[in-house]
Amino acid sequence: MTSAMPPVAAPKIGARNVSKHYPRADGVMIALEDFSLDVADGEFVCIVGPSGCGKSTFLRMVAGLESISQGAIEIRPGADANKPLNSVVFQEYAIFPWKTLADNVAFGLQMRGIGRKQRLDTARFWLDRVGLSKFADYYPHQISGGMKQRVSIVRALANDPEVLLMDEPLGALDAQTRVVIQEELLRIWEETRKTVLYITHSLDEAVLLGDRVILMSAQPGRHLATFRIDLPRPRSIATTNLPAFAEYRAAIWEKLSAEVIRAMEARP
Ligand SMILES: Nc1ncnc2c1ncn2[C@@H]1O[C@H](COP(=O)(O)OP(=O)(O)OP(=O)(O)O)[C@@H](O)[C@H]1O
Repeated sequence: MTSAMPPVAAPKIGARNVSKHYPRADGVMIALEDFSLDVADGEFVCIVGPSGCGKSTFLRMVAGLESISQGAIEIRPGADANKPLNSVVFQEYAIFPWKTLADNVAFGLQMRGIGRKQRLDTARFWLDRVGLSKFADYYPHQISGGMKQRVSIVRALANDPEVLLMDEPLGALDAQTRVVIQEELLRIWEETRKTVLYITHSLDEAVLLGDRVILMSAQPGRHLATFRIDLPRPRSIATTNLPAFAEYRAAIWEKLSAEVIRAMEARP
């Protein structure tokens, strides 16, 4: 474990001394304070922290969906200027109910002016990666929550963004579906080596997926600790049986639980 984060050479995501202030009737609420994070190209970084510590706020700022009060965040562009800098997957399935699954997955490509045949081929490729090619012509109301979230994930990947930003993407799913999609994510990440920033409440998920786990403090969110997860890859659900997995989880929980208790005690 390290408490200071060593700089990453030429980071794909670079966040420097970022703060976020929200106006309140009685003054200003500091959601995030002086938070810095470098994510290397091809790295999978998970962020965990007590509820309300500013994880989603930070991810939304990286995505450009939220203004930055202080500091700066940069996503380094790649060689192909046509590629989007980021795609975001939220907990809520953000798919269009009036479009088929294939058209949902192809939507970002359509927005970029890619021809129908090419975008539908790409959509079918990605639906196949998550076992949904049979359902390409279905509409979202005809499929389960787990299938909808798979569609959201592959829709983001079909855009081939420079970085993939995921905010508790499996949080609404039942435990078994969650495990299945975790394994799919691991497999897809092995193949694509995308740069991923991933927010989760689940320590198991963070340790299973991440190259690094960043622990944030209770509000105002600050960097509390970084855990480098040196578990062998490729990983699968069997990785959770390794003694080292339990050791990582226990070490993170020891720090996180102290922070959760501190946050609870600070509330009125
Ligand atoms: N648009 C907003 N206006 C005012 N306050 C906000 C806004 N968005 C978030 N906040 C506040 O900022 C703080 C951080 O919220 P955020 O959703 O980023 O936390 P989080 O760590 O993602 O929480 P959780 O784990 O519960 O999802 C919270 O106190 C929240 O109430």
